Amino acid sequence: MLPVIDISNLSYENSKKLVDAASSHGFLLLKNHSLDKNMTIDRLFTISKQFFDLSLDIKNLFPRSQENDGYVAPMVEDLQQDGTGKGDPKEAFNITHFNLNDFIPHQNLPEIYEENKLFISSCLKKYYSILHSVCKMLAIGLEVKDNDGNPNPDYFVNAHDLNLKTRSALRLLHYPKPSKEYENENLAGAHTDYGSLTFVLQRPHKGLQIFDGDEWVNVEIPEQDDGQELLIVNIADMLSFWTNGYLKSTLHRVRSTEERYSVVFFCQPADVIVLEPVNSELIKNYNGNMYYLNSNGKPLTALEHLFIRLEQGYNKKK
Ligand SMILES: O=C(O)CCC(=O)C(=O)O
Ligand SMILES: [Fe+2]
Repeated sequence: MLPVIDISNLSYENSKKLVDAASSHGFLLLKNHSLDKNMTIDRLFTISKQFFDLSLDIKNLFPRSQENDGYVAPMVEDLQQDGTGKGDPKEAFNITHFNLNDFIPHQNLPEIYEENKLFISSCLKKYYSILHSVCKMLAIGLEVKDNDGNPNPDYFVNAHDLNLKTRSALRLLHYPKPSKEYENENLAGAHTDYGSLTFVLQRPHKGLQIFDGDEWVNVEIPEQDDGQELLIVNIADMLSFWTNGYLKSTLHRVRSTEERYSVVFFCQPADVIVLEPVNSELIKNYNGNMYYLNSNGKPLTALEHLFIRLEQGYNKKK
């Protein structure tokens, strides 16, 4: 089972535990986050189902734009990173244009999301507070320093500065019950995520699988005595670049024999952030080779990497 980390405890010891989990598995489970099961998580899934229950014609009135917002119909996206995929049979709705002052989405939204705009905004705000806590713990656990050699626990928080343009996205996903021939196929192809961190909630609590280096293992979510729902979090590519591969952006996929819904929040640093290794003794002494350069010989920016990966996911079949 994946390590469970309490994110209300920002001590050095607990931050180290989080870093160890992020470095060995790339996936972990968070407890004591601010997403309440009954009031928030269940409601997100209810709204999501109401949207996906609409006809394809209506959903297609909000097609995904170049800016990555809107509806993605089944088989349009192909997450399988090694190029062997046939397209993912899932459908999705991306909410990406929100203002980081009030977290209100500013994009053309179907009625059901429009009606719940303030609720969605409150969820986005909560996701950002969780993101900032995890960012802080990672910088504490990695002992990131500023240029003068002083501890810089806000390094990753600042990279997600609320005043800079970003592309973080709340993604509602629906995996229709697969036909017989898809029961042992990927419903979301094997891939790593593009941003900094990803938070995942799923109904039922299964279907997500991660590659542990040898085999595919199910992400199990243990029930909690106090009724809270653990939040899955995974390290995505950019944190791996920032740490020269010390934090693992782990391959994962979705397989299921039944209908499935997930709610995924993809965190992106600000567009302009440069993805080069952070100032940390641990990272300097780590013999990775994870970050790469653009055609001008410079480390990639967050925006460049995101657009390279989105292009791969949507424009494979040519
Ligand atoms: O549906 C899920 O649980 C995860 C999907 C996923 O990995 C993704 O969209 O990047
Ligand atoms: Fe993913």
